[in-house]
Amino acid sequence: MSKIVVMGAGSWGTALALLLAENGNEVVLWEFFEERAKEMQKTRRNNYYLGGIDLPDNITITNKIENILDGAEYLLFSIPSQNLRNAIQLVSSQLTEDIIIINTGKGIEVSTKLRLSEVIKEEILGKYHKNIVALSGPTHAEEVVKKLPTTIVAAGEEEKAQKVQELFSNNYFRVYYSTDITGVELGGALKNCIAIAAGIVDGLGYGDNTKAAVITRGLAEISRFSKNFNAFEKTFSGLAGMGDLIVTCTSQHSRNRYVGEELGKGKKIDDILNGMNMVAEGVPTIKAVHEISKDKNIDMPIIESLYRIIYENENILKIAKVLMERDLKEEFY
Ligand SMILES: NC(=O)C1=CN([C@@H]2O[C@H](COP(=O)(O)OP(=O)(O)OC[C@H]3O[C@@H](n4cnc5c(N)ncnc54)[C@H](O)[C@@H]3O)[C@@H](O)[C@H]2O)C=CC1
Ligand SMILES: O=C(CO)COP(=O)(O)O
Repeated sequence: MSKIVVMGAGSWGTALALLLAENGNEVVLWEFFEERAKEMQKTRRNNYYLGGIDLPDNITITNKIENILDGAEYLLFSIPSQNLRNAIQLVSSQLTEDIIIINTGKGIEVSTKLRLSEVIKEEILGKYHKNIVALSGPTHAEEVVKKLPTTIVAAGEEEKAQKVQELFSNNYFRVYYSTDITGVELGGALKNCIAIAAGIVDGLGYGDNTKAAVITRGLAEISRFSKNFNAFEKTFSGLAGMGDLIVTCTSQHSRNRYVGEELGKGKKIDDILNGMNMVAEGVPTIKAVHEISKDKNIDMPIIESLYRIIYENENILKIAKVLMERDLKEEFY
């Protein structure tokens, strides 16, 4: 039995806390918003995100940070990418070299263009950075809490990634490990952007051919982008690449696909985001990836199109036409 501190009691943090508690661990679930933490303490449920599920006794809910890491073996972050730095700053002074840091968020920090393990590394001043493991794959919280068979990949230094693999695995949650933290993080971050494009296809009422085109050419863009950062090519045919891309582009649960669908139906981005109580990571990540691809001269036509729709308010049908009428080229280049 290990003590695990989970920071972020959104849908994903809560689902993972439930899973870790079921695996026999002592879990401390930290919520940023005091009122929500109080509500969860009172009802022993997370009615804000995952109503109807009782939190077992081996999950302690808190909003307090003092001494939170005392006796902890693992510190897990499940925080929206643009807020992650803030969360790390709250606990970084309590970290010790024997605590494994697990990040489950998916995105790129816009202000620095850093991957999330790089944000963590920066905040802990490079100390213990070998302890950082990224946990990513096709895993909607809504299905994990129903214990539907799910797979995921833990990526980091081999020994640490294997410890995380052991910690989470059970008969409905199967964890693979990888040493390609860069590829796993980029796969998780970029698939959210492509899922917005897939949602636009749904919102416009286009067909299955179009959806398959977006997924496949989206994967080509993700691989092309990631090659510039020395990610392993094979990672993108795996769970954190193709696996997560498929689930996010097709799932009724996906927040990113939903944003795209509403855009395709003609809604304005600000109205869509204001009407949601959950984070759509693809929106800020499109900005970061667009800027990086311009800097590094990487051809990213889908990302470019999304950027123009979301950040420059360009007409979707006009952009779709431009995408289809580009110069013809070889499939793999
Ligand atoms: N929801 C899901 O099914 C999955 C989500 N993810 C990823 O996990 C991350 C979290 O996702 P959700 O749980 O859906 O997010 P969420 O929008 O529900 O927020 C999670 C938590 O972040 C914390 N938070 C919010 N603002 C903060 C701030 N300014 N400073 C510190 N903490 C703050 C709060 O505790 C909040 O409950 C995202 O990066 C998402 O892409 C990954 C896999 C599945
Ligand atoms: O990362 C996820 C599933 O693996 C969640 O995707 P959404 O944020 O689009 O719901």
